[in-house]
Amino acid sequence: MIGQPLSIQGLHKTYPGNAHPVFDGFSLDVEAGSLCAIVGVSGVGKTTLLNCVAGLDHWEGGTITVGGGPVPEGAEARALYRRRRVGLAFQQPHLLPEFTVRENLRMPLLIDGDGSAEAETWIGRLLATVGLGDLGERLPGQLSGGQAARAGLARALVRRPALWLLDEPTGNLDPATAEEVFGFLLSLHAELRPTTLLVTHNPGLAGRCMRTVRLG
Ligand SMILES: Nc1ncnc2c1ncn2[C@@H]1O[C@H](COP(=O)(O)OP(=O)(O)OP(=O)(O)O)[C@@H](O)[C@H]1O
Repeated sequence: MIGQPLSIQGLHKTYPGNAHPVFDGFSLDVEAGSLCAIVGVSGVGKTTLLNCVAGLDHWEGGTITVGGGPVPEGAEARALYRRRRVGLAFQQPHLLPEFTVRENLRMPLLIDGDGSAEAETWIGRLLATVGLGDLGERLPGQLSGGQAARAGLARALVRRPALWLLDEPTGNLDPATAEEVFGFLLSLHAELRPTTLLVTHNPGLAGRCMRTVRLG
């Protein structure tokens, strides 16, 4: 298992200029390797929570720790934290359009200096797990929405991060395709067991996670 425990204690977060805090002493503990759905009405703070855990946003009070260590301060340390510990995926997969699917997965590893044969084998395994074993040489523009979403999920795991932060990764898909992509998401999670926060507005999908946390 690559997941590590996530602990959020007494989080206080108010956006500059806003009268009301998004979080006013929010706490959450997530076990290593858990798949935790984050639900709640629009504007309650789901994306803000993910952004704080990813070190993409700042907060005024409270602590967020991963594997016992705090999310670091400072832009450089946070960038390194994201590279080493966090896999992010969004509603739009944001694949690099001029590179093939396989190259999109290879890129983060090459940036880390890993162009090894093992890395290629690993990429092949990940692609197979999300049902893209035969589509690695395609460009993102040649994929369906569901296939692109699956590639985005796999790319977010290629560095084997401790945390997998997913912000409505099936949000722009039709229900049947969302269901299919969620099946692959479950396969990836079962294989690697990253500690996962999955923001979703889909109660059916949330119900199939190991745990649901409702904000608000
Ligand atoms: N950069 C920002 N500056 C000021 N306020 C913000 C900013 N980003 C978000 N907010 C506010 O913070 C609150 C939480 O926003 P957030 O995007 O986290 O909600 P959410 O639960 O993810 O919503 P949705 O389900 O619509 O995506 C909202 O009231 C929003 O208007």
